[in-house]
Amino acid sequence: MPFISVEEATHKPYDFVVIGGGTAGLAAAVRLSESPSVTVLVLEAGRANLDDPKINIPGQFGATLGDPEYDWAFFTVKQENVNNREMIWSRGKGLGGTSAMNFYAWIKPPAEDINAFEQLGNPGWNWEDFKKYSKRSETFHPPTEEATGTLAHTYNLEHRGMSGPVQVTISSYFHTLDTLFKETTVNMGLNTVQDPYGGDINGTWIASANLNPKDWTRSSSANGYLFPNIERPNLSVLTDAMVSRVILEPKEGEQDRTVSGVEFSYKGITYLVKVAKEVVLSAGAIKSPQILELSGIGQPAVIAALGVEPQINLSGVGENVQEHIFNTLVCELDPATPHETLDLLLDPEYAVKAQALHALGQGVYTSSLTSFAYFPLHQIDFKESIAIIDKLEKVVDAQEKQGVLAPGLLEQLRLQISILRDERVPDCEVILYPGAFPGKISPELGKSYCSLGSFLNHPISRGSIHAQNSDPASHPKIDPRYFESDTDLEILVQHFKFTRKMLETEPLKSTVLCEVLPGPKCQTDSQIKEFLKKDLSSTWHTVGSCSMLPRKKGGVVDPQLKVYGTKNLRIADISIIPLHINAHPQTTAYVIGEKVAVFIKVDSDK
Ligand SMILES: Cc1cc2nc3c(=O)[nH]c(=O)nc-3n(C[C@H](O)[C@H](O)[C@H](O)COP(=O)(O)OP(=O)(O)OC[C@H]3O[C@@H](n4cnc5c(N)ncnc54)[C@H](O)[C@@H]3O)c2cc1C
Repeated sequence: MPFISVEEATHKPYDFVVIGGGTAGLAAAVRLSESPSVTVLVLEAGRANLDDPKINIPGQFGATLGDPEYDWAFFTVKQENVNNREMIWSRGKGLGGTSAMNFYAWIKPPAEDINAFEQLGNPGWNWEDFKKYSKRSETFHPPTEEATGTLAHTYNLEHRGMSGPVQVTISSYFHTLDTLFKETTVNMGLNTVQDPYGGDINGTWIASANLNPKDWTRSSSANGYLFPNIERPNLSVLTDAMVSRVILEPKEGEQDRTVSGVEFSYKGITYLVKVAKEVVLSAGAIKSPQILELSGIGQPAVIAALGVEPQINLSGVGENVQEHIFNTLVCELDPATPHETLDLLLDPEYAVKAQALHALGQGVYTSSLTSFAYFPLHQIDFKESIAIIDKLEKVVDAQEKQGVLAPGLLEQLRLQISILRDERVPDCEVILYPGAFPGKISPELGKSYCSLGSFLNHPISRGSIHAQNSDPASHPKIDPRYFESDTDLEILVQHFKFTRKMLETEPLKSTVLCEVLPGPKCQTDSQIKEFLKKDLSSTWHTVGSCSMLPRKKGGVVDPQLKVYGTKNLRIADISIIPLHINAHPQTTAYVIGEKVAVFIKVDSDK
């Protein structure tokens, strides 16, 4: 009987309280409740959003973006290196969290990016371990013969989970542009990857999606993990419950502190739920640091400025923020070579027909994003890439001499430089969106477009996220400090040039009528830089704000995800990722949720 009233949520202590019913949070809660002898309560600030077609029907990318019923719609502070823009950071609100709003790309990171976690001081966080937990979270449904006939999709079942909660498959609907993308990227020298789920994603390949092939609907943490276990008597969920802070027991000597309860508001009234064993904070990379600070955990000066009494001094809370960013190139397609793109959904008649087809498991409403390519920076322009990396290394050397880098950052940057120098490890990502990417241009009815996104996935710039007042409902101050490091902009310029070259390469070339964004007038490096700043978007993949690192190196949690200085507070969301990964992060969020439950079980069995 998981959906409970606020009275039921507060009348007794729970063994485990999970703050945030999102991607990692629900994975953790459901795994913890596998043991019938413990009680688990999930507090989620948003609504339940059950069976909502706006969430569950694919093909309508971005349908919930900016809608306060589904989206926290955070904003950054003005970004001085990006024309002073205040940029929107969407995040899912409601059960499922961001897994209920994302764009379905089911991607596992390159092995080297996960091994980097271990190299930074986190024993046990390596690719072999990641693979095990990631398999546990998915059920892969191999594509139908029809799908493999349309676009060759190869896979290796050894690397796929076959009985996990999230349903994963290859979309049955392929866009004709997908074939052109694949052939064009191969013609530009990229590898064809046979299986991108075994730790090597370097090349061009077809991605799986978190789609349930039974009815071609979204598979999220809500309908994957939670709903099938909805009848568990020991698992309770309260929605519309906005957590403000955790309550720490008074300090006793030098001992680590115990969390005794969680404070939250429900319909304007403040409540407290008592905790018997542990709290798992899974409010996402933007709200988790805010909740820590409102609880008195973080930098004493930041906390005192909120009017809150500092309790645990942790300099890393809200620091080391890293964000994926991207630019989009949009072109209009030649009507002589017709493609059924997502732009057709602008026509209400077409959209109605597509809905009817979805009910039959066909048409664009069954589609996901399919075409992905990852490659090292060297592959764009060897000489330029070496120049960019050498320049970065000189800057880092100077910063080391001046002693201006935050604790632990030097080690991260040295590792990033070695990854950039490694000719096997991909740094860049390009994807195809079969249509005008939402919000980028005003598409004209009757025309078809193709968008190519260039992603910067190993950013050098570091930002911060901090509470700005004592109101838990107000958004924290988000400052990613985009392009604080010139390297990020320089890499994106190279990346843009590579992506643009795709339009000059067959077979894509023959189907492109003209470039719409940025258009032919944008040619010189300085014009390209201006375009990149104007067009830049967040990819909504923030990490690092509660980094898993040694405490002296700015760490907030240890390798078992326990917050330093506490006995029973862990964090399970992507805020703990210490160094960004070259992959869309939902698979990693699930791994984090799976792992925290195991850490807790192991500790309770001691
Ligand atoms: C538009 C968009 C598209 C994306 N597309 C992809 C994609 O295609 N593939 C991919 O891999 N990744 C994608 N991502 C990113 C990915 O989905 C997320 O990184 C991942 O789901 C984050 O998981 P999480 O557990 O860290 O946080 P979340 O899933 O965001 O969970 C946090 C939860 O905590 C709740 N919460 C927050 N504050 C409180 C509070 N005070 N009290 C109670 N509850 C609270 C939130 O409502 C939410 O439910 C996308 C993200 C966005 C925004």
